[in-house]
Amino acid sequence: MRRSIATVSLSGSLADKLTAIGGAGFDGVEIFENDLLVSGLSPEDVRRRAADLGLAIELYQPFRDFEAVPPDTLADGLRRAEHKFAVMERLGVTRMLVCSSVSRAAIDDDALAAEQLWLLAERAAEHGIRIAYEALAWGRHVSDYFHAWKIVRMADHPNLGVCLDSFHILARDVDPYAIRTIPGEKIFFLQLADAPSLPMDVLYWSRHYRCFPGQGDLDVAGLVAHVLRTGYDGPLSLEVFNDIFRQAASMRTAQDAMRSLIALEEQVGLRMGRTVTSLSSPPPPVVPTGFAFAEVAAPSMGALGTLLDALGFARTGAHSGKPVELWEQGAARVLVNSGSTESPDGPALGAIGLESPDPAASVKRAEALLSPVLPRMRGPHDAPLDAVAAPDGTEVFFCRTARPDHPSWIDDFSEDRRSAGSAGEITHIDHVALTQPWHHFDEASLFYRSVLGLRPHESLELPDPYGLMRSRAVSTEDGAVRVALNVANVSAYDGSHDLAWQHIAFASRDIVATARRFRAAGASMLSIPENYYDDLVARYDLGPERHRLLRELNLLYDRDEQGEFLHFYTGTTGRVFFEIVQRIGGYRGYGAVNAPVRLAAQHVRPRHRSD
Ligand SMILES: O=C(O)c1ccc(O)c(O)c1
Ligand SMILES: [Mg+2]
Repeated sequence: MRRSIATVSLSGSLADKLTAIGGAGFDGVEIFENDLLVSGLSPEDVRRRAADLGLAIELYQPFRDFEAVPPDTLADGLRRAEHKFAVMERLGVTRMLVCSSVSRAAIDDDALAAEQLWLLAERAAEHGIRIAYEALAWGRHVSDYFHAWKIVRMADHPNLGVCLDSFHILARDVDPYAIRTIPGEKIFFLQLADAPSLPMDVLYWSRHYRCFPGQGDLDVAGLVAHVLRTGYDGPLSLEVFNDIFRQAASMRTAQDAMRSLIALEEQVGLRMGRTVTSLSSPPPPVVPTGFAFAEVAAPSMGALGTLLDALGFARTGAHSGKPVELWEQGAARVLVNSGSTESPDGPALGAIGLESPDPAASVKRAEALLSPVLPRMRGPHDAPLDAVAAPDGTEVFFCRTARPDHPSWIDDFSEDRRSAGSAGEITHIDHVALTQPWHHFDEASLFYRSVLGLRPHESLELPDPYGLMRSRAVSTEDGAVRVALNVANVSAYDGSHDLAWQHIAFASRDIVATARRFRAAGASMLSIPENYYDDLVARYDLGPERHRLLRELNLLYDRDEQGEFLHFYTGTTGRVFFEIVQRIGGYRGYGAVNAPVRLAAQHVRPRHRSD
């Protein structure tokens, strides 16, 4: 299928947008009128640039408030249209989007709307232009696609068809199934956008929170499958109004848009049983089966070693060719890399290793979805180990640890494994939590979903003393790999490192023993206020002994229908801290209810708010 994107989806000047769109490999572009109006480029310049970049100009949009108006207003509408047709001829574009009227002057009369759209199509035909009529979800009288189709059918003009926009259809919960009854050749254009489910006014939601398919909660793939069943063979065109994409680097957004389309086409293909061969079908995701390791870049061991030691980890090996130490406890492994470029903030989580059933296939999948594969600095005897960069720069390695069928990264570490299997209770890495740059949050969730095949969980907003933290977890079905993505919701945090924390959560089979061991070693534990425990007594009747224990050991508590969750936090070194968790029964969450307490406790140092 041809791939297209509307200029409104990206940041920058029209010239910047075209360059980014061409660079990301799109076939076409929708010119959003305002981008042209504010540009110094003439329509001829735009036409030439697009052609040089290999981009077809697929659509000119939007033309507003035209149909179902009194006669004098109609004359003005036709006059406006003639001017736009002239601009379109200069641009070399033959399709114009007309959105349903939002004007108070519009009359609720389908026959009148059809009659006037017929006139418009007749004029357009003289210029070789076709009109695609789109129902805006907030249109005054026409707000759903089937109503727009009814009017188009009444008008019955070869140059008049409908434009379907996934947002307007799915946001209003209109059943997309009836799309199948529209003849494919009468669907003149298809616009695609996703959105997170947010209970808000639909116009505001559309103008600020649209995102690329796969980044939100709408079933865009299901809608596209209905459209393709009609025989529609126009482009799949992304049209996203998003406050963050308007500010972010356009090249990167365009690439992310392309990744979204590739993943979307794959989803559509799966829905349709791959009957449409023009849809891309990247190699399937290789779902990881666990964490192999987490790597902390730390210029010196210092506090990090103290924390690991107090948690019961043992240093079990050193890399044969690099300044990297291996620390282990059970199947939890931490690499401490003192050779990487020093972060100004001290220790930082630089990489995660994921157990993959087929590392080579994991890399192929990542490449097909446009993730940068990292060059490897590999010694002659090192096991092959491939990695890709996640959007926040975290390196994601694909591993097969100590399996007979595959060389293992762990063999690159010298045998200093006398203390392996130490006495501690920690069994494995439960999850990692990565703070995302605010303008890469949607990109990150699409990366983990599409490249690694993880499932998104609910989006949460968590109060921090100085703002709101947005959080969304992604995980494998069985919970073997869980990643919590966090972002500070307020741009006032920009430049503040306080919230750029990352943490590694270890699972303990006996968190009380781990907490006691940690405390006995004199290591720093995050202290939880008494008020939290007073409230906990009110919320849950756990018996006096258990409440006393939680309070004594700074343990936090949560519960869901499946089970219970106990957790505590270590102090922070650089950007990194550790969490110890114990899941009892089938508890599936991350203790999000306790995050505000944790965030407040981590902010005990007074902050100067004047910066
Ligand atoms: O928000 C709008 O006005 C608007 C304009 C054109 C579109 O195609 C659309 O979906 C929305
Ligand atoms: Mg639209």
